[in-house]
Amino acid sequence: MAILETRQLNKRFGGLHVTGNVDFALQPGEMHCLIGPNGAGKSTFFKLILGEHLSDSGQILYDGADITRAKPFERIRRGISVKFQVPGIFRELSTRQNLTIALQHHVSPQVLSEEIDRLLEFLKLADDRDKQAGNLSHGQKQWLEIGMAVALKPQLLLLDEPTAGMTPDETYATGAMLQDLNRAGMTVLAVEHDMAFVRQIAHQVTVLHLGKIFAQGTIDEIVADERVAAIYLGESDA
Ligand SMILES: Nc1ncnc2c1ncn2[C@@H]1O[C@H](COP(=O)(O)OP(=O)(O)OP(=O)(O)O)[C@@H](O)[C@H]1O
Repeated sequence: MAILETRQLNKRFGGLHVTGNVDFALQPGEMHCLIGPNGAGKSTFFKLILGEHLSDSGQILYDGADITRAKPFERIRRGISVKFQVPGIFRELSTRQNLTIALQHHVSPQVLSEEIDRLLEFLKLADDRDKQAGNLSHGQKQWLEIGMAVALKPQLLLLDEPTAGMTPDETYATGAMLQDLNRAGMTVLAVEHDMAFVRQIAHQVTVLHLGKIFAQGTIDEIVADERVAAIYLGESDA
């Protein structure tokens, strides 16, 4: 059974059909990337999954339950977590304090410190544990935010352009981190433009175009699909 499924999902903004009859299924343990030209409706689709927008029609199922109208916090409680593009970290606090906030109400005081150290190590932030988060590099801030998103060990992690603005080395390290999380059982759905990253992590790729699923397959199938190349070329003509 799919961990996440949308059935005939629709969202309009005025006359704009931003999500058009989207039937999408994500299998447990999958790493899946969502790509598509600017304005294709990727962010809107994410926000529908998270409950930040409500769909006009259609269904969203998570782990077999209908969450179409569920509040965002209910979806988080069910095991969905998200990392947005803009870091939501506390800039004035240290790296360690940020992770403490993410974890403190969810793990017992006896293991809190150990869990934080483990996360710091995993995020390659151990040497910067006491640095103000606002002074971390761009890539490190993104990792800290990934850490905060995965602190509660969600079943499904959504990432909106996780490697935007990163160097190629940071991008690769981010992919490796996500693969580690995936090996530990986390399902991953990422909106991403960086095709090297998509090639590194994605088992499956979905191309959105004009709010609809335009193509689906492995990265090799997508790259070889001339229709997909054409919609990206269309974008540069615009
Ligand atoms: N709240 C809103 N009200 C009105 N129109 C919106 C709203 N949110 C998004 N749109 C429009 O819906 C379309 C799809 O936007 P969306 O941000 O989902 O695309 P995207 O694929 O994520 O694009 P990008 O890659 O540029 O982030 C765009 O034309 C956008 O202007």
